[in-house]
Amino acid sequence: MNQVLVLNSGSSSIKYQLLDMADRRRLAVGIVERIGESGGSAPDHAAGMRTVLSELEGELDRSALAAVGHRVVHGGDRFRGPTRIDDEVCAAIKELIPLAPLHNPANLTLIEAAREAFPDTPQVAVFDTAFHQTLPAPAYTYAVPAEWRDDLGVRRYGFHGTSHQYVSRRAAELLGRRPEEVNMIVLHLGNGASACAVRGGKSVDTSMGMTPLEGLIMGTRSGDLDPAISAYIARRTGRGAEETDLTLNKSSGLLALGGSNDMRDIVAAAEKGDENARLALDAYCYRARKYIGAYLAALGRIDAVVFTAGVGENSAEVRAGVVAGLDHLGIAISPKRNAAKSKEARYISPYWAETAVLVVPTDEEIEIADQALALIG
Ligand SMILES: Nc1ncnc2c1ncn2[C@@H]1O[C@H](COP(=O)(O)OP(=O)(O)O)[C@@H](O)[C@H]1O
Ligand SMILES: CC(=O)OP(=O)(O)O
Ligand SMILES: [Mg+2]
Repeated sequence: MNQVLVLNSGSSSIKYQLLDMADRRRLAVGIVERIGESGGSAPDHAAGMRTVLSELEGELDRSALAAVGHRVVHGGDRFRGPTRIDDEVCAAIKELIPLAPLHNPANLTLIEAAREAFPDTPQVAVFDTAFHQTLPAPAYTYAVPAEWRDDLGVRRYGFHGTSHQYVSRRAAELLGRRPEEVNMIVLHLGNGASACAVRGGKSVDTSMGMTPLEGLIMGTRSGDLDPAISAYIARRTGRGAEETDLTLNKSSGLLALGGSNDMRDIVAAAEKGDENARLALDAYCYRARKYIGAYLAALGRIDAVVFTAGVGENSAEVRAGVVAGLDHLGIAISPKRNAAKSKEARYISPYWAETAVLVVPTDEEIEIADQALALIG
């Protein structure tokens, strides 16, 4: 019994991995994409899950399956760690749907399908929000009326916690230090993107807020903006709150500024002289740099700045753009180290820099599998 199936469902995709935890080997890896879109391979997440199960046919040995680990995006302030799933936990995840309408319904559909497919296997939820439950009140509090905070759950929760947790631990290893000894700023730059201030292995601030919309510029999400903009757009155009929310989540960010949500397209176009793409790239890097400044102030002292996820791991241009001009703070990169292609965790700062700048590939799936196994013992 040493296999774990990890299901990581986004709003329009299901990523899965079957892992043999005895030797930490991937037995199967796959993705069902563009769920619900025309031309996509599955009309909804339930159908997507049937595709996953049929793809796993042959690889999956039910008698060896110790657990199914689920990524669940929103755990509110109720879930502080990995949690064995039962009817009550499902009900709680359902209650949190208003806080994560694009993510939690998909997570629940997968949980239900997996409970049905593997009724005798423990199912474990690993929440994006859990790692950020250590945020102190001044960091998670929005300055809004008590009724919003007390009755409606309005506060900063933070996301990508599983990635920030895994990456910050790996970064400490690379530094040759114990996690309790180091302060760092982790930049998870994927399709969604967030920054996290980590003090002694614990999250003390993060850029995503009540929902995954706040903070950095992302593929299709605006990140930070003046909260008055929604009402202004409503007054000027008659568009309702739902439509504006969808626009800010799905049609903003790099896509709105530079014409593509894929950073590879943006960098290529910017290098060819496309001014919109140049602005998208510069605004993206500038926003991330501002968060480095803010979290440096929050942490007081940092040992490392760490880049991870699709953009952070692969784009030397973005990494260089983000830390540009921070030499006076002891944060700099070596152009040669930054340009080197590698899939390994590595230093990209020059030998003389006071602060390490690292690239650490994230692995949310192995972290979910480890946490699931640790929980069920
Ligand atoms: N070589 C690269 N240069 C720039 N961006 C890249 C590169 N490779 C991948 N990416 C970016 O990584 C993003 C996906 O990151 P990932 O962490 O896999 O996202 P998610 O888990 O949210 O789907 C893509 O949108 C793409 O823009
Ligand atoms: C929570 C979140 O933003 O996740 P993703 O980056 O996978 O969209
Ligand atoms: Mg991701």
